[in-house]
Amino acid sequence: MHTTLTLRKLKQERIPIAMMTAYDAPSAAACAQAEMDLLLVGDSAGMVIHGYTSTVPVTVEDMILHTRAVKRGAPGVFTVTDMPFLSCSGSRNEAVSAVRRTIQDGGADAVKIEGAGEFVPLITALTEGGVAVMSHLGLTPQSFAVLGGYKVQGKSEKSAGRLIEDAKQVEEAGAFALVLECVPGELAAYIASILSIPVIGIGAGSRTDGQVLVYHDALGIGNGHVPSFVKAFAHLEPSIHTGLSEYVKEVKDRSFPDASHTFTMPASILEKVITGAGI
Ligand SMILES: Nc1nc(=O)c2c([nH]1)NC[C@@H]1CN(c3ccc(C(=O)N[C@@H](CCC(=O)O)C(=O)O)cc3)CN21
Ligand SMILES: CC(C)C(=O)C(=O)O
Ligand SMILES: [Mg+2]
Repeated sequence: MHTTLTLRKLKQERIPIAMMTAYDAPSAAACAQAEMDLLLVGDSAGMVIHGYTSTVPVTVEDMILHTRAVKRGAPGVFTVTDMPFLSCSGSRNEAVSAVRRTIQDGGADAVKIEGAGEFVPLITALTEGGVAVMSHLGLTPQSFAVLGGYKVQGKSEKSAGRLIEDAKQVEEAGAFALVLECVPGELAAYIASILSIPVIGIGAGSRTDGQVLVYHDALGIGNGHVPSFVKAFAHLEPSIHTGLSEYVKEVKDRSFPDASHTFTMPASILEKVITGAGI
């Protein structure tokens, strides 16, 4: 299993880090088999699994349940769990309690926190307390209402400058890695070049220290709107539709189950049961 140190070593050796979201045991096990470096129990689960239209309704309890399933499926893969909407914005005690539950009850190896600013002192405190914290900057989906949509971030001089300063601050605060979402490739490459910690991109071009994608997006399992930065490395949706339609058809025409999927009993016993001889 990776550690914050071996991940940093991958950056130094210019070996790209492969990260994928996982929300359940079988998908986590499949990622482990593919030698995924890192798993992310993303709050995107709210949209991909639970059918919400944003990540805002997701709770710490939801994240704990998903994290437990993921760790059972892939106990040997370093797993980062998202701290959901507002779970780290109240008092320091509330934030630490939410992080503690995610790690102790969920079994997460690290947590991911969206944003810099007010979260910078929290990242410092958590790191000093022994928690590995991954930061998430650029498009931070929990701030959908403030950002006005899932838009590319850091395109103007002002917002690019702020992003660079935020990235330096979270590294200084002790974050062991940074996710940069939906930022111009040139800017992400620059930020990766000035930080010592690994920068994992999503919609941030090819010159970051690693990539992360949502499991269902990467495997072509449809979930409505798919961001334009997504590449589907398999196309499972058509297979799912074909399989489910075939099941319905075979149930309706009674071709399923056939003899090979049916248990039998000795005719002599059946005879006794039906005639009531055994009662
Ligand atoms: N299935 C899925 N994949 C994701 O990557 C993902 C989620 N869900 N849910 C949580 C967030 C939301 N994300 C999103 C959603 C939409 C765009 C999107 O459509 N962006 C536009 C940018 C348009 C612009 O500013 O020019 C795009 O064209 O990609 C980006 C990230 C990323 N996360
Ligand atoms: C898209 C990644 C970075 C994420 O935060 C999530 O899946 O929730
Ligand atoms: Mg997330």
